[in-house]
Amino acid sequence: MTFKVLISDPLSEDGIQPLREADNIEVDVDTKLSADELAEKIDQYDALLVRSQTKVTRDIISNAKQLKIIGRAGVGVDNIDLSAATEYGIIVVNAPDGNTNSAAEHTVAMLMSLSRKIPQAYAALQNGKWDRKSHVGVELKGKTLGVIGMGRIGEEVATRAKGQRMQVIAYDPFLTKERADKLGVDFGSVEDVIKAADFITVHTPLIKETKHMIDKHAFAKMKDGVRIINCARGGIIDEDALFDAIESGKVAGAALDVFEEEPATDHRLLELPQVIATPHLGASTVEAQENVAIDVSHDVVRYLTEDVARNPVNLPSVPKEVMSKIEPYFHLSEKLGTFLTHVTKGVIEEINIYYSGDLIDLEVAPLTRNTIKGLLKRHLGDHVNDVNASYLAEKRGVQVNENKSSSTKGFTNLLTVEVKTKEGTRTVSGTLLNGLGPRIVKVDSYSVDVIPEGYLVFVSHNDRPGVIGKVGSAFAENDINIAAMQVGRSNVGGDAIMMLTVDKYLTDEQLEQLEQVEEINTVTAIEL
Ligand SMILES: NC(=O)C1=CN([C@@H]2O[C@H](COP(=O)(O)OP(=O)(O)OC[C@H]3O[C@@H](n4cnc5c(N)ncnc54)[C@H](O)[C@@H]3O)[C@@H](O)[C@H]2O)C=CC1
Ligand SMILES: O=C(O)C(=O)COP(=O)(O)O
Repeated sequence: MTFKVLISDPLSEDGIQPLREADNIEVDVDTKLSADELAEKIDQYDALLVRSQTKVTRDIISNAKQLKIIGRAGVGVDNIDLSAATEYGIIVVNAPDGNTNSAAEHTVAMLMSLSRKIPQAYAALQNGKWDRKSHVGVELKGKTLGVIGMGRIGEEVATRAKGQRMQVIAYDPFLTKERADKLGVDFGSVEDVIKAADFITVHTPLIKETKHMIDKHAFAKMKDGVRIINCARGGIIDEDALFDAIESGKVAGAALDVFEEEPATDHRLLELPQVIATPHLGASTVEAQENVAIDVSHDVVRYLTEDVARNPVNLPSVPKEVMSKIEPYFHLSEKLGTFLTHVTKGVIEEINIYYSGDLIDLEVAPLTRNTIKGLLKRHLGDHVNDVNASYLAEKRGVQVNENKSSSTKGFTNLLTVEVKTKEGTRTVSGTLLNGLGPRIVKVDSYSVDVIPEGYLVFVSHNDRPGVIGKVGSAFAENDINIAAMQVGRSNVGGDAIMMLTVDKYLTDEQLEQLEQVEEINTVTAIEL
């Protein structure tokens, strides 16, 4: 099978070599597509690679019938409709590490250009003006830099600012005292930071919580003559409030690499002499572009060929060592889910998954997603995958509970799935037998030993002498070959079950015929 990849923003040619070199991947590069053209073309592709320019909207995603993965060669994914991607089962991956240094260096370049008015002085000189008076700067030494967002880039900027002998005060919801101490920075609330700083730089993602977090109220609390830097995302700072704060003299200057609307060639902030700007160049170094393109290309190849991704954005990433421990249970977890879809009557309202034995210490979220996938796929179709399984369950109001249980029932590992509907509760348990592979070991209260594979028939009947013979004859009369058979009963003469492995999926007619046997209550055909 050949996968088609579309690259719709300029990516480093050296960086995309992993894609070019993959045997089963065909690469198209078209960086001039309009939104409509992309929406029309996208249904031919298995993967889409972008930077920040292409807006991957719901409209485009809904047309992307074969799309499996969107790769962002960079950090910010605010140009991609993540909810739509998740809903359609498309994984989004980014390249979070490759441009950290580049963006941090650009921020420092902006900090220094801002403090020394280098762009303004250069522009004046180009216009033939030897103007030293208007371009007197301020020093960084001894000043306080406020860093909002101490992730990869914020931390690098803070470290470099200390090299300029600045004091650093930072805020990040995940910044602990230990880390702040180790980095030699002060820390406090957003308010503490903006009140104390002479220069403020933001390094958060653009999300609901950070949109316009620097607004007119924030500016009012700042020191007079503060300078602002934004090399993260337009929209973290309210541009109208920034404009007013500069005009009023509260803010002495601003250095902007990013804007709420890009490209921003005709922006009123650019008319202010206190504002210096670059056209979203934070990640634009040869090194960073190669790094991010390599990282994202590898992830696209990995996902298309092995179904694993290192930097998923809309799916929690699972470390390799954890993955290798839980991978053997993937098949079992999905099959238990699929088994239950056949025997459950009514609309699923609740799914309870119990992990015990060896599973108790593992990170089991991927197994939970896999079980849900098994439970939903038969009715919702093949588009259900790891990416959208939990979303689809939640959207249908299905409550999913993940539990760790110490009860192993004698197995070294045990995975039990319980499904509740208005019509009752069904439970199935499975285990991974050392050297023998997965087994279903319990259905409701009945112990069995069945390989969860192929075509099964689940018979509920009354425990009477001769019933097995009758069922066997009924199967023979209906030309159904039995490969294996298991019987379980609750008590002598009471309710009982049979699990048969057969060669073909039973037709409705065959099921009806089998139900004619007096002792049989229900017969269910199962395909795993
Ligand atoms: N101008 C450019 O070309 C580039 C821009 N960026 C942008 O820079 C930003 C930071 O990137 P990274 O450091 O790689 O991301 P990161 O994920 O490592 O760091 C972001 C930090 O922001 C923190 N944060 C989240 N909400 C916050 C809040 N309300 N207040 C304070 N902190 C908050 C997070 O806890 C996290 O530590 C992103 O917006 C990214 O898109 C990244 C690379 C290049
Ligand atoms: O990585 C990021 O978040 C960036 O903003 C870089 O954007 P770009 O890939 O240069 O369009």
